[in-house]
Amino acid sequence: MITKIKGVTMTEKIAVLGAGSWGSMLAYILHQNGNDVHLYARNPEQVKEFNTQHTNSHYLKDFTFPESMKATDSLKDALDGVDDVLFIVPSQATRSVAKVVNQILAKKRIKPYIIHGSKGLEKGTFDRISTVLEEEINPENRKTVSVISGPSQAEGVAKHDPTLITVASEDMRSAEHFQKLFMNDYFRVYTNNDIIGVEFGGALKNIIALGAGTLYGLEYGDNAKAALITRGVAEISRLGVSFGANPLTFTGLSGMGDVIVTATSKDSRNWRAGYQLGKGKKLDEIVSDMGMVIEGIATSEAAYDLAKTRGVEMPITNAIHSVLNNEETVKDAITKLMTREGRSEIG
Ligand SMILES: NC(=O)C1=CN([C@@H]2O[C@H](COP(=O)(O)OP(=O)(O)OC[C@H]3O[C@@H](n4cnc5c(N)ncnc54)[C@H](OP(=O)(O)O)[C@@H]3O)[C@@H](O)[C@H]2O)C=CC1
Ligand SMILES: O=C(CO)COP(=O)(O)O
Repeated sequence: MITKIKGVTMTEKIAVLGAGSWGSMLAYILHQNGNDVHLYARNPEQVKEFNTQHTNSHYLKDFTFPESMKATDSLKDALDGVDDVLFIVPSQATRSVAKVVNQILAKKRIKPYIIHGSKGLEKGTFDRISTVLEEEINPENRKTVSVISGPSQAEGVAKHDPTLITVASEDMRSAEHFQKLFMNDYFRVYTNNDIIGVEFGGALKNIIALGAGTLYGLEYGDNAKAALITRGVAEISRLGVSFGANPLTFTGLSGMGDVIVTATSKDSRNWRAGYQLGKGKKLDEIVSDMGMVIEGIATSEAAYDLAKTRGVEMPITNAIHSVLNNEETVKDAITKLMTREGRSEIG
């Protein structure tokens, strides 16, 4: 039973596209808040398990969903009469899903609000995910595009660990709309109009989390972890600010907050991948054994290229990128970082 919060009275029809750990958990929150949730998974076996056993065992261990929650493997059915669409597939898959959604929305003649919770940059285009959605879903088939992002491991939310998160949109009324839909007594939602900063923070922290796990696997200590987190946020904000983001966003939930959780939590897929890398496991084996998206890998490619194109200094991202690509060892990368020319901390 959740305690209702003042001003939170909305109930809507919402399609949640993607039933991985985060998609199914966000769908659960929306369902608990009294909304009519249409959860879409492309795998019929997963849908059958969800609808009969009320579990999503591959993605969320030891969690049982309410019997009243249902999933579907029909994207068309999931989008039937919806007020809102939440995209929550891996960043690199968003464009292909959005293309199909655009066609379905056009036929249905509905115009929902769009939101996503994916944390990555698209390889090749370097696009933020809201840009991908704006490009692929025609304005006549949608309202605004927003993002939900912040320190929120699905496993923690499943235990109702008090979780604080941000919804960002250029249109504050859209951000407030989603704030009302998601907020409850264990999931507190803030708004922000800096969608650029919020998306860059969420995407790029995954690279830092990979680095933090690697350091832990190699038995580096807390000083190294604090250094990585702090200077990681500095370079994330440098890139974001070059695109017009508000520097303060990077001190908030979707910036420092999300770096802290993913660079320290053993629930994080990125941290766990880094840890295994530090222990000497090969990256392709890590990816296939994880069976869940490790966003930092693809995003490190995009961020590396983007920083180069943009002329923004991102030494930690570059170091992690070169380790992931077997261009240097972690120890060599650290030596290189530590022996860079001295400089001023700020600016
Ligand atoms: N897990 C978490 O705690 C959090 C994750 N996020 C972000 O949320 C996003 C999703 O992450 P998460 O839920 O962890 O990922 P998972 O790997 O757990 O799940 C991904 C889901 O997307 C589906 N999917 C993948 N490709 C496609 C496609 N082409 N078409 C349709 N469905 C597809 C998968 O389906 P299938 O099983 O069929 O492959 C699966 O249901 C990521 O960007 C992540 O950074 C954000 C906050 C917290
Ligand atoms: O973004 C997350 C928590 O805020 C989840 O991170 P992982 O994908 O590394 O598990």
